[in-house]
Amino acid sequence: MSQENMTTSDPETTNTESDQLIDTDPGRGGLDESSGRGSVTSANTVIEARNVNVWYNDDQALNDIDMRIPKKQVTAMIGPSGCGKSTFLRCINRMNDLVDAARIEGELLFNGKNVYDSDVDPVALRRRIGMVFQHPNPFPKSIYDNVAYGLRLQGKTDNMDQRVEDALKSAALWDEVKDRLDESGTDLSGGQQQRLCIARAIAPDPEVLLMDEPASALDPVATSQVEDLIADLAEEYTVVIVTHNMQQAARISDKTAVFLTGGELVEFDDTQKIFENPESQRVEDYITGKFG
Ligand SMILES: Nc1ncnc2c1ncn2[C@@H]1O[C@H](COP(=O)(O)OP(=O)(O)OP(=O)(O)O)[C@@H](O)[C@H]1O
Repeated sequence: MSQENMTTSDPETTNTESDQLIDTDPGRGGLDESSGRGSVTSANTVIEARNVNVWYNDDQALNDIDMRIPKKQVTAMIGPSGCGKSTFLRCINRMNDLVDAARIEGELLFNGKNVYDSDVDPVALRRRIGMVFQHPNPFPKSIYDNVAYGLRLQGKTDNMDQRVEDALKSAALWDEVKDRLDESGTDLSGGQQQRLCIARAIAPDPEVLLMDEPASALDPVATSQVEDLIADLAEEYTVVIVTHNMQQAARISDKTAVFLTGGELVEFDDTQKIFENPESQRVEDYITGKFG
């Protein structure tokens, strides 16, 4: 199965075990403004990478990544093709476990707990850290069942109609589909399919949503709808988005991480600072289109 065909509610990546594997103690206190922390305090950190290195066989894809991702904000990851953005995203909910060639060293903490600890169930983790892919990939099922599927697998069958409605409303899709919930999800437009995938990802009530170029396959109108939705989602969820589109990162994110060739995180800071006054000359050159 390709990675693009997997979501948190995919039958092959979901089970019914407890979600309680991840504790909620963020641990350490104090403000740290070193580059990977972008003035994110430990108190509002949800995800923290510490010295994360990733290889695919002998090729290094990420080089010593330190980064703190803040709660209920949109964090964008930008950088030229092949610099490791998607790899980093997929490490956060252990999607890279499914790639035989991938090997990770370092720590990736979710609410203070290393997601690579042996007692962490990756399937339960993926319910807490949902994922949306570049190409909309609804199941060949009804709109209703696309959203209900993961809930049923978790045994959350009470108030199902309400749960489905709530998820579709949160994904800004309810008004367009409320009279056709029995129709196939694959019959929706591309933009609607992507919002359906977002509804499916948020139905199990995750804390974090990872989005890998969620609008790059959509037309401008659908892109704008998904961008608006992402801003709304950040009121409830922590959103981490990979995008090739720098204008999009500037429009929708609070924090921006710039990865450059060699799998290096060169700068991480408030989005406005990155785009208006970056510290690094390499970042400025990238932002201003001198390479990329
Ligand atoms: N499954 C894989 N097997 C082997 N190498 C991989 C695999 N996935 C990614 N890589 C390699 O790891 C490096 C980083 O890839 P990654 O997809 O994370 O970069 P990216 O910044 O997201 O790129 P893009 O913007 O083009 O999607 C690249 O050299 C890529 O070829």
